[in-house]
Amino acid sequence: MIEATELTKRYGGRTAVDALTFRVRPGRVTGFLGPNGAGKSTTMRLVLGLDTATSGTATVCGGPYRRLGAPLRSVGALLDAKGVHGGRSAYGHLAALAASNGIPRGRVAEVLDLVGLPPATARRRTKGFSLGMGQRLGLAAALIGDPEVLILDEPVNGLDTEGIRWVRDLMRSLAAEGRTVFLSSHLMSEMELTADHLVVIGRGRLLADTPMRDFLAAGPARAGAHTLVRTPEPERMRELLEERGATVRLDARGGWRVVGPGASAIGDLARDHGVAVHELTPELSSLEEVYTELARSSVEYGTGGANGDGGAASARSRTRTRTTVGKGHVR
Ligand SMILES: Nc1ncnc2c1ncn2[C@@H]1O[C@H](COP(=O)(O)OP(=O)(O)OP(=O)(O)O)[C@@H](O)[C@H]1O
Repeated sequence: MIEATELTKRYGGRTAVDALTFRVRPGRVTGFLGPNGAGKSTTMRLVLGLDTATSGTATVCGGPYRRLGAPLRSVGALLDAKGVHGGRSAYGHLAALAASNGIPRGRVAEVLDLVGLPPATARRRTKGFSLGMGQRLGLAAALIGDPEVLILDEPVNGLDTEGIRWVRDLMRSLAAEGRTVFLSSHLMSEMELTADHLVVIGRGRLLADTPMRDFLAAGPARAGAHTLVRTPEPERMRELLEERGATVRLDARGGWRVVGPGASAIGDLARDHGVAVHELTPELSSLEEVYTELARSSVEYGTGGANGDGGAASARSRTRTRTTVGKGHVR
């Protein structure tokens, strides 16, 4: 479990993390979303004790990271895959980590195998590693202590399609084992497939803390939720729908993409007017569509924060932001 309570970090006049309160629970993958500069890396660094909070607290496995007895055995992190001494081999890097954390040396070969770094590659200096290889080494380092909690900043950065799918399966299996998995990514389609739960921030402030399913279902109509309608009488159907205020567009796959009435209302309408319907499919918004809409509206309504004004705009915007609702909802 990771817990942030009123976590705040200011750098001079800039508020990077603004009174963030959320919990990342075990047994599921929690995605951490936010635009560039939203404060994701800073939050992760605060949780990992790599930076000190201005106010508020961050705990992991029940206490502050710095108080963990054998940190790598409790928490595995990947923040910057390039943070490895280039003159060392991958094997040497992992062996040093193991030795300094009381982890048996045999675990090095295990994690190298787990992340798909062959022994010959592992003996080479990391200086010549590709981004993807460096990323696999970073994941090996995060996993070496068989930790209960994983904190990963952009773990699929630089990986090819096969690598991305591999990280997805790995994250899901680690969560299924009951571990806490917290990861950030800008790849929305990938996050949609990987995460069960989302924590979304904007300008350092919490925008949503909600199951993925609910986040997608709560997407406003203009974020992409629609019903796909196929009928042998398209013009008649369109007429009926538009008379009732629906927005009707041609879908790229053929048929009408209808925004407004839901599938059951469209079905009833067709029946009442004797129009045949061959397909009626409600389609949820994609994560990218809902997220983009949320980010847009949060800017419109102002979440304030990381703007270099010492948080004054943040304080102002708090009074302007739409009604915020409790945990488990989109704010
Ligand atoms: N050490 C620092 N000194 C000063 N400002 C910082 C420092 N670290 C982060 N910031 C600022 O804090 C804000 C949040 O940055 P952070 O890197 O946490 O965002 P992020 O959400 O991880 O962004 P990205 O998606 O681009 O990685 C930014 O405005 C950034 O410039």
